[in-house]
Amino acid sequence: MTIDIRSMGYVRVASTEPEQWKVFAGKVLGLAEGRGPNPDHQYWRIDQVSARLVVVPSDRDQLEATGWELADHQALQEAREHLQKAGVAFEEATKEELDERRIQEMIRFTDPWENVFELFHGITYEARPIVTPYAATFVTGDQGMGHIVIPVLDDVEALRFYTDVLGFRLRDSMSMPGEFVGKEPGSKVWLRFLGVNPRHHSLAFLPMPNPAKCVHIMLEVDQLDHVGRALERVRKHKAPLSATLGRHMNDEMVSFYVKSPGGFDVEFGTDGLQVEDRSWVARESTAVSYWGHDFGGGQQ
Ligand SMILES: Cc1ccc(O)c(O)c1CC[C@@H]1C(=O)CC[C@]2(C)C(=O)CC[C@@H]12
Ligand SMILES: [Fe+2]
Repeated sequence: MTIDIRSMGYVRVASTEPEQWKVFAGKVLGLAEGRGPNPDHQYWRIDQVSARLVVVPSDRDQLEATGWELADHQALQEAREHLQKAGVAFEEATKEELDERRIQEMIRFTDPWENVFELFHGITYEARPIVTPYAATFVTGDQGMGHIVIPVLDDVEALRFYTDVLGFRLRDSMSMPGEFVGKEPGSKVWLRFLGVNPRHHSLAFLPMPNPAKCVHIMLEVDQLDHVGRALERVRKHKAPLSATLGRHMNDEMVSFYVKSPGGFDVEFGTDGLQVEDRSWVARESTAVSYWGHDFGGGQQ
């Protein structure tokens, strides 16, 4: 038995620059403004769910938490029992935390590198259809909000923790030279791409410290034209492009990366691969991308 996470549900970001986030989320990414209980927080929608990205004013810029959706109370109860057996300490959400997130039940724990995981069920969804500012449709549903890449310090222990303890399935791997992350020359470190639903990966990790506690989050739209339009808005608002347009090998997604006011990147893509656990076999990709995704010299 393990934990039955169904998808990435929400992302919460602590920000010293909420006004910059307003422009970035609304005008650059084209997310829809939602409403929520705290007038100081920004609640951003990409689908029926009341809030997928929440920006919380703070004295630091850091990923606050990622919310992972479970089916119901029974599934969350089994998760509690599983975490207990695995020796992972967790806490119960307070009434205020549940109201803020508009969810029915939630527990919180950290992985061994202080990444905050919230497991929840019962999120609210809106009657009013979503209308995004630039008419993009985001790909969510059973694939969840998108994916996130988080920093870890030990790629071996991270793979064990996320698969054995949290129930993620390994979908792809990619090695990098250890020098890249300050390890001895000739050594290898692993990036692992893990999934819980048809989305090729919902969680990936990079074995390198990161002050934002997030390497990037990825949002997917249903048409290449919406990626192209978003790229034009990146230029218009002079948001820093972190990587040029490209197509990844492992999930075949066509995307670009833009730096958010939080210091981490947002990957904005389309045409991501969907997989089935019953037929999928984990692989090792030999490059980041088939073409594009210039993380260094991409001139703006
Ligand atoms: C390799 C890859 C496959 C699918 C993805 O969705 C995806 O984001 C990546 C790239 C992961 C990663 C990154 O985001 C930060 C910069 C990284 C570490 C590199 O320099 C190579 C791989 C990159
Ligand atoms: Fe990504």
